[in-house]
Amino acid sequence: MDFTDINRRGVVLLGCGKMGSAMLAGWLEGGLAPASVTVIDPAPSDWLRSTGVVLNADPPAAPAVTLIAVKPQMMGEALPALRGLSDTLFVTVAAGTPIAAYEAALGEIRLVRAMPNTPAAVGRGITAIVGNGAATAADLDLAEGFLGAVGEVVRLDAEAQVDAVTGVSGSGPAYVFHMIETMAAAGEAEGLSRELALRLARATVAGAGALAMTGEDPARLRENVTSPNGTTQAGLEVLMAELPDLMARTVAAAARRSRELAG
Ligand SMILES: NC(=O)C1=CN([C@@H]2O[C@H](COP(=O)(O)OP(=O)(O)OC[C@H]3O[C@@H](n4cnc5c(N)ncnc54)[C@H](OP(=O)(O)O)[C@@H]3O)[C@@H](O)[C@H]2O)C=CC1
Ligand SMILES: O=C(O)[C@@H]1CCC=N1
Repeated sequence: MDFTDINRRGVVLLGCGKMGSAMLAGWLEGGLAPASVTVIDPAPSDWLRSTGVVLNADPPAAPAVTLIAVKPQMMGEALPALRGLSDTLFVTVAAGTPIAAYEAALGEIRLVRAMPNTPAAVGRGITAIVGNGAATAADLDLAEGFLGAVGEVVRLDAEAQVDAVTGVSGSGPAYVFHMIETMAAAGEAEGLSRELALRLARATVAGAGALAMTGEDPARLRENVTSPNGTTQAGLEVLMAELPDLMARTVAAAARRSRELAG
């Protein structure tokens, strides 16, 4: 991503907690100039203070991108701070909050609704995007380039898909982290030290993830581990009796909550 124009016009970031920080870390690493970023957040973290971004000052009138990363529950209180901005592309990462809510609060805006995830902090996120009626092809290209600086970007056909995306990839890192936690606990229960079990679980998930990213069918990759009547088969017989239904209910619950947050 070439940040030249963005660095010249500036970026405004409304809310810089876990997700905002994850993305900002990736952008700063990729060449976004700290002095071009104005962050509006009531309690900036020590990390944020250390970056050199501009904190809680009046934002530039026409920043290239205005990123909204507050909780959906705070949206009504937070959005008025952006009312003075013009000629900016709004990008929101909030779960639930529909495009119509931003249009109602901010008027005629160009908006991209995005659903990222926290691996953006290490440049390995995936973000799904969809534009509002006023967003142009150039706006979507800008959003894709900007968000693509911290991982992959996929474009959605319709806003209605965001709830399912949130259930799979927005919330998904937490499912995987919980799998690491539970694999490590199981290893400990089998007699390993906590440190060794965690090291094994972490590296196994990271290595399997890297292998999955080769594009090989995950079912084939699973079969490659599974010797007939071997250890993996014994383990999978337990896991596969439970996981498909459990994962379906997990993703459905997250997607349902996303729809609820829309109000
Ligand atoms: N965390 C994740 O993995 C993902 C989160 N998201 C979305 O990102 C958004 C932020 O989530 P997350 O980063 O986890 O939440 P956080 O609570 O960590 O971050 C929100 C930030 O906004 C600040 N804030 C609160 N009120 C205001 C206000 N009026 N004006 C400006 N800033 C304000 C909060 O400050 P304070 O803490 O002091 O209240 C906090 O620093 C949410 O909408 C969420 O749905 C999307 C994808 C993934
Ligand atoms: O838990 C949440 O609501 C946010 C949205 C996706 C990930 N975290």
